[in-house]
Amino acid sequence: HSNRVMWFQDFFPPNMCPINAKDDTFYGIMFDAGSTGTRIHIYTFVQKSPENLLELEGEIFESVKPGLSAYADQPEKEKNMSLRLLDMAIDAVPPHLWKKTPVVLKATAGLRLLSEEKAQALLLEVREVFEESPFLVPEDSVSIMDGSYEGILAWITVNFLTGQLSGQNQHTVGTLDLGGASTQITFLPQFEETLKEAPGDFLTSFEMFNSTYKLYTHSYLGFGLKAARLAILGALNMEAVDGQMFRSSCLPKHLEAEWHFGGVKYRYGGNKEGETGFKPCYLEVLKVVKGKLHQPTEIRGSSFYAFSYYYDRAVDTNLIDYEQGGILEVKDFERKAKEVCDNMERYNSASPFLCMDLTYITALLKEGFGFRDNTLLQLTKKVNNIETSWTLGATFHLLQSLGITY
Ligand SMILES: Nc1ccn([C@@H]2O[C@H](COP(=O)(O)OP(=O)(O)O)[C@@H](O)[C@H]2O)c(=O)n1
Ligand SMILES: [Ca+2]
Repeated sequence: HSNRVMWFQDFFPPNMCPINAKDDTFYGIMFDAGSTGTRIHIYTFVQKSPENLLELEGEIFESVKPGLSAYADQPEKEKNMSLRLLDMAIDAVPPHLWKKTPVVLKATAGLRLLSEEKAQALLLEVREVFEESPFLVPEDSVSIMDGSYEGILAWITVNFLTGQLSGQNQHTVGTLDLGGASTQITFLPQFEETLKEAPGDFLTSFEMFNSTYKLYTHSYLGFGLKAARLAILGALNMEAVDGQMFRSSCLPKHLEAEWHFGGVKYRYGGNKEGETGFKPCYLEVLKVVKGKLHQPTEIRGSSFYAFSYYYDRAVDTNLIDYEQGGILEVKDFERKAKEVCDNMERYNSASPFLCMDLTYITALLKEGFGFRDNTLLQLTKKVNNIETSWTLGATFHLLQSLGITY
């Protein structure tokens, strides 16, 4: 209990502090089972009346690694992890509200890539933990989320947090999410042409806060940063990798190492004999990206919010500050990719994949989505201290569907 008081008082002046809880305060617990980690988000909301937009008072956030899919062959071990995270919610939510507080887990691309049987076994373990908790467990509380929702809900989160979903002048911003196993692009089309040229399943109508938004969104499975590494190495979707060595010009020449992803062990290394550096690497990466993604013309000149691995790699290479984030142009990623790839020995210590990752991000933005060199990217991890994640949008949607909010 004392922890919770401290946490809130860090963010709110005492007279606003939700500890002096009013009747209109409520909570929502959302788990994000991503391909590289599992996270819990405990949100506190206030809604003064049906006419008012829901107010978000705060978020408690914690994450653990590795992701759920790493337990594919030992689902019972997963239990400890969900229990540990759920304990945080027990501490954070006042006991008299436990029964009214919904808890939900949504898994993303890591589980989409597993076999149905393994994925369901993992989800079952989590469901058991939830059922034994004192919280409200809605029907279908543990599931794999559809990729189109992942993009839409992240878009809702960012535009809610930046104040674009309330009031008259809504200037919404598009969002780019680069996960471990999949990547999402979402925006509100301004041009009729975009609606006409988009593949049918890239357009989704979505109702939230009494407005209907017709969004362009798509989740590309296998185009997350880590899945892309495997694709570039030629190791994606290989059933048996039996100690095979995968080499790339995007890796340090003399490197030989092992890497675990999605419960599989891969051996990889540099082009001992052949070329290394940005040019050969870019050509390798292009094979994975070119012609594989839909390019909506209207986004070429616009600006986007970008987070997850876009953010992490920009931080790793000092393009932005970890706390502040920042605004970059697409060409900043290219400049950095060249710098890292053509001086690989120097950057080796950070991550052997840094050159490959930056080159992939560059190619994904330019050749994949078709952005211009000078397209602006607003790199953001938090807005007003709240994580820019699909989880907030998902919690709004959940509360709405349970009739807890309007
Ligand atoms: N709340 C969160 C969740 C993930 N992430 C980032 O998202 C990336 C990993 O994506 P993920 O594990 O969710 O993978 P997917 O299942 O989305 O493909 C890493 O760069 C994380 O740092 C984040 O920045 N904030
Ligand atoms: Ca994610």
